[in-house]
Amino acid sequence: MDRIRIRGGNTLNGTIPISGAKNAALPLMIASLLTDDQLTLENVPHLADVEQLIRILGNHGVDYTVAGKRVGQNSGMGRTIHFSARNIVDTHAPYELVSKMRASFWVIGPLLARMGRAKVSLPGGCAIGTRPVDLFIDGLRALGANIEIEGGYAIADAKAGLVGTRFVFPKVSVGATHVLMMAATLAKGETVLENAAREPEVVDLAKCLKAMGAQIEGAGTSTITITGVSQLAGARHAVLPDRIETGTFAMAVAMAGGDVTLTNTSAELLQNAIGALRQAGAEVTEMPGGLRVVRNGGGIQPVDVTTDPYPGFPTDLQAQFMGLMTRAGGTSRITETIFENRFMHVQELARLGARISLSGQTATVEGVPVLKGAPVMATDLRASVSLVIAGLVAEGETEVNRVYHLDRGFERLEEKLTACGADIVRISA
Ligand SMILES: CC(=O)N[C@H]1[C@@H](OP(=O)(O)OP(=O)(O)OC[C@H]2O[C@@H](n3ccc(=O)[nH]c3=O)[C@H](O)[C@@H]2O)O[C@H](CO)[C@@H](O)[C@@H]1O
Ligand SMILES: C=C(OP(=O)(O)O)C(=O)O
Repeated sequence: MDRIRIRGGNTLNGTIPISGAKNAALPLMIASLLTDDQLTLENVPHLADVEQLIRILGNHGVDYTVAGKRVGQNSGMGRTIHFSARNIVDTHAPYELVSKMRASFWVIGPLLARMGRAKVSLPGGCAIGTRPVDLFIDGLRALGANIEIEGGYAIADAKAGLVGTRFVFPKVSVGATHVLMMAATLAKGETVLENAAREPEVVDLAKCLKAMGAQIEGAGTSTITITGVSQLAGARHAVLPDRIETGTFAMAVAMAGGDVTLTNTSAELLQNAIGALRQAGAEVTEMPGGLRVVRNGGGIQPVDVTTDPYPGFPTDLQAQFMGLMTRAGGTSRITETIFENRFMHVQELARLGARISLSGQTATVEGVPVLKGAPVMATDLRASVSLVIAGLVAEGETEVNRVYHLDRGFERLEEKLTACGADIVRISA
């Protein structure tokens, strides 16, 4: 198993190009199941989750060709991949494939809408809570599907086709919004989704579906209206920049100090987190196509944050912000409201000397003047990168084990940080 070794103490200076968003690329790739035409996605990041989803889609009969590869760290956009689901050969998504990744469960929506049936294993993904699928099931049933949960599978059919409905999400869910929006594009009549997720990735998916011929209004607000059409066509769409990767590097600079410009991205996607970073003492300048983050001297100020659905502070940046707060000149409180078990990084940060106590869903972080390098273990995707952020300032050597978690969602992390002066290497097993 690969490890990452960091020698702390270097500031970060330079430019980091941001990749396409994992959490946008995955639903966009799944949307290829909705049409027998070609869907071309640009700016697709090279990540373990993307490769795994390619395998899952391949199992259903989706062909793909990679048309353009990103070469070298500062070259423009990521890969262009053509997906073609001309022949769906199998509507069964088996446990061995789906259990590795949460988003793979989302194939259930397009398969039901286009094929009238699906048998999909209950999903995996980051171990950050129980992560049930009740909202997907209730929503798809509201669209007219029959669904049984049996032997670890959701077995669904809608032989007469899905039918438009009004569905009110009892809780905001990004994944269930993606799935119901995709399913409703081919349902008969109008579907209204209330209390829908407003995440930029939902807007990106809606943009692509509209380019494919779907009729969708209101994506990005809590009410999305979809008028079903009889079929969708191919399209070309560029994956949204990764706002979580952007926020992660911004926090890394705030932690290590220095002056870094993040390109191929947009500050608009993470206003709340940028506000928190400014309060923490980083200078963040928004610019066309990116942002510049500077912290030259001056300490890190303690800032309280509470995670919330978009446009609130993203749960996917909670661990990284906690990493930053371990070195603040005072005490901060970090409250997690989305996932009930997303504090696995606390005990690993403690190995580096962080002082964090947990009470319910709130972590109290007492900033310390010095962190000291130690071996630590990555427990999930964002937790692992919080350890990297802490390692950038820890005295001596920090070794992050189980970096396969990182590879799920960060493209060439060590290369991007090395280019800005960090002392970080991957040690391949
Ligand atoms: C691949 C992807 O895009 N993953 C993101 C997506 O995950 P994901 O789509 O899985 O997250 P959701 O928005 O669905 O989850 C939000 C909350 O709703 C709950 N819930 C969800 C579905 C359901 O049927 N029942 C239910 O109770 C979840 O357990 C959680 O407590 O949004 C999360 C919240 O921004 C992010 O942290 C993940 O990075
Ligand atoms: C939790 C995440 O991913 P997933 O939903 O795929 O587990 C994440 O991207 O931080």
